[in-house]
Amino acid sequence: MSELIPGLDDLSQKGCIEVSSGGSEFEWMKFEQRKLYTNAFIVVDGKILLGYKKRGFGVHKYNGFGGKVDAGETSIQAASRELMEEAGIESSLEHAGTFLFLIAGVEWAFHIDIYRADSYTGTPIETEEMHPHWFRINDEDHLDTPPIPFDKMWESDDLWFPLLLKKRNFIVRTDYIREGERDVLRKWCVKETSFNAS
Ligand SMILES: Nc1nc2c([nH]c(=O)n2[C@H]2C[C@H](O)[C@@H](COP(=O)(O)OP(=O)(O)OP(=O)(O)O)O2)c(=O)[nH]1
Repeated sequence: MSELIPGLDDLSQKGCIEVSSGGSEFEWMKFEQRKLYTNAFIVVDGKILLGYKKRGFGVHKYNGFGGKVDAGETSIQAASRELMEEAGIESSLEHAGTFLFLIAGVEWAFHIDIYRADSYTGTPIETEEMHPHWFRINDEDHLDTPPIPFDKMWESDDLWFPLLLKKRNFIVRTDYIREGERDVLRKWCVKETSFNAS
């Protein structure tokens, strides 16, 4: 039985398989409040849609589409709204994972619901916040499409992307510190919560 990740529901961790962890020499960071966020990934025909963030938090990184859950909204409503606002598309989203993200200097924890979908309607468009691009998810197909740019994403994303792409559900916690201009991963744990591959 692996260590329980503080800040994430204990019950959802029962019977989970730990996929990756690190930074055991450090304590998990303390936090007083959490804010709810979403992040949505579209994976169709061997390609994933990511947005290049043009401004704000995580600027110049590639990511799914998402942001804060507004008052009065459910998480999935927020995820659908953000997908439309940031990429101009609609999709039927499924919950994929729960992610607790901390970064030194921000006093709240980001509680991020991660969604995925294998279809969408509309045409992805560049918006004020994001520029959408497709990436291939393996090296067998679509060699004319670039591979997922992990070197331009949050450092820990390559730890849980394989689960997202295999349609396995997961929980993640990552604690980052800031070193100058860089966000550096200090402690993390990734667990798979579902074992029924579809
Ligand atoms: N892939 C990935 N995404 C992350 C990490 N950490 C993190 O906050 N995110 C996501 C969650 C959100 O989708 C987004 C942060 O929200 P945001 O900065 O775009 O939200 P915002 O305040 O601009 O909100 P909004 O105006 O769009 O509502 O970044 C991470 O380590 N990896």
